[in-house]
Amino acid sequence: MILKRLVLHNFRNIESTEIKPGPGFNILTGDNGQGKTNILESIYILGHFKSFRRNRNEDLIGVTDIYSRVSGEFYLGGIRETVTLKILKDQKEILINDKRPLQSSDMFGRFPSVLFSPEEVALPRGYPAARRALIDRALCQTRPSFIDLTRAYQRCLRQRNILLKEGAPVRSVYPWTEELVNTGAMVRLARCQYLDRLLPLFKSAYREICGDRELADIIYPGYSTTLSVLQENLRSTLERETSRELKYGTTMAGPHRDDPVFMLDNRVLGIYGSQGQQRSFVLAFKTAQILDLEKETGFCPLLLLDDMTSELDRKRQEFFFRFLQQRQGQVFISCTEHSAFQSAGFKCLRMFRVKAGTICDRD
Ligand SMILES: Nc1ncnc2c1ncn2[C@@H]1O[C@H](COP(=O)(O)OP(=O)(O)OP(=O)(O)O)[C@@H](O)[C@H]1O
Repeated sequence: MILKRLVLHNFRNIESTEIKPGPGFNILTGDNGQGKTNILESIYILGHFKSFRRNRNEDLIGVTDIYSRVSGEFYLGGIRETVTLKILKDQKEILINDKRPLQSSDMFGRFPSVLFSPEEVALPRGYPAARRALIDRALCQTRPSFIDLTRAYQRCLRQRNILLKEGAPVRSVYPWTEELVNTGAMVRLARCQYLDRLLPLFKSAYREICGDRELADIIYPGYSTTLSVLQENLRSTLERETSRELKYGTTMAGPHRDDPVFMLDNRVLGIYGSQGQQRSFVLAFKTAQILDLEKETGFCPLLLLDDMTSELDRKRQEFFFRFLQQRQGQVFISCTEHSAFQSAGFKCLRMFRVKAGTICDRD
């Protein structure tokens, strides 16, 4: 899949621009704070319908208008598809091929992209929510219905929490508990099934990056790929937590509180791992995600690499660039120094210069 045209209006510091990327490596260079990440973010939004940064619509809107607009023109096997997002303060209007999408499957997984950003390098050490999001965002690219499932779960969780907070009698909480058990177990099942598919690719990518020395793994708490087992587990945990739930007025267990643990040689990476090992871990995850998407969709996703040169040492960069060259997909890289890419001998290299929100071809 190739993004042939990107049009932005009032998107963060980019007033108005049109970019025609090349089919291979597109390098965005410029000083700090000029708008390079903003461009990668806009491409990411075309496929994920939300940002990878703090997710408030108003942050995405620049100062010259009350809304921003991001449009992309994609080609896959000669077929043209368009997607446009008009971002207002309290809503996003989405058009795919000039029509409003009716369901998640019309949107998600259609223009897939995989991002590697400096923020993600801190994931192994960060909050569980960020690790869950890493898995969920990857998962919904190949299984759009997962979005509907998590929404149903969140709706149920909200209702149940309202009742618990009000101190409602157990019998009125009960129907929501059953609903939570069913949808919660399905969310866990989808995550476990995804990890089942991803982990062999991930482990072998990690070995390739670091040599055969270390064994990387992701342990999902209460892992199972049997729905009834997951339902039973969640039901009995909630039963055990009843008194604490009544005391604190909130749901104490479920996929919204799970902590997927990133492990290296049977130790918790976030505690014991070096910076380099944590970077390799995230890099291996992304590599596996790309391979999985390729297998599931039949084409290479767009790859968005934000300021990667600052995060990866030469050895890891070389691994990843070699891997990307083999994919023959479209790649967008933001960096402050373009010379490294010129000398790397990439095929299909296109350079852009970004300065104060304006973008032009670099000669
Ligand atoms: N809603 C907004 N309206 C106007 N300008 C914004 C908005 N949000 C961010 N900016 C501006 O965008 C710029 C940051 O852009 P971006 O994050 O893309 O920088 P960058 O070129 O990737 O820099 P770095 O190399 O430091 O990562 C800043 O100047 C910031 O003030």
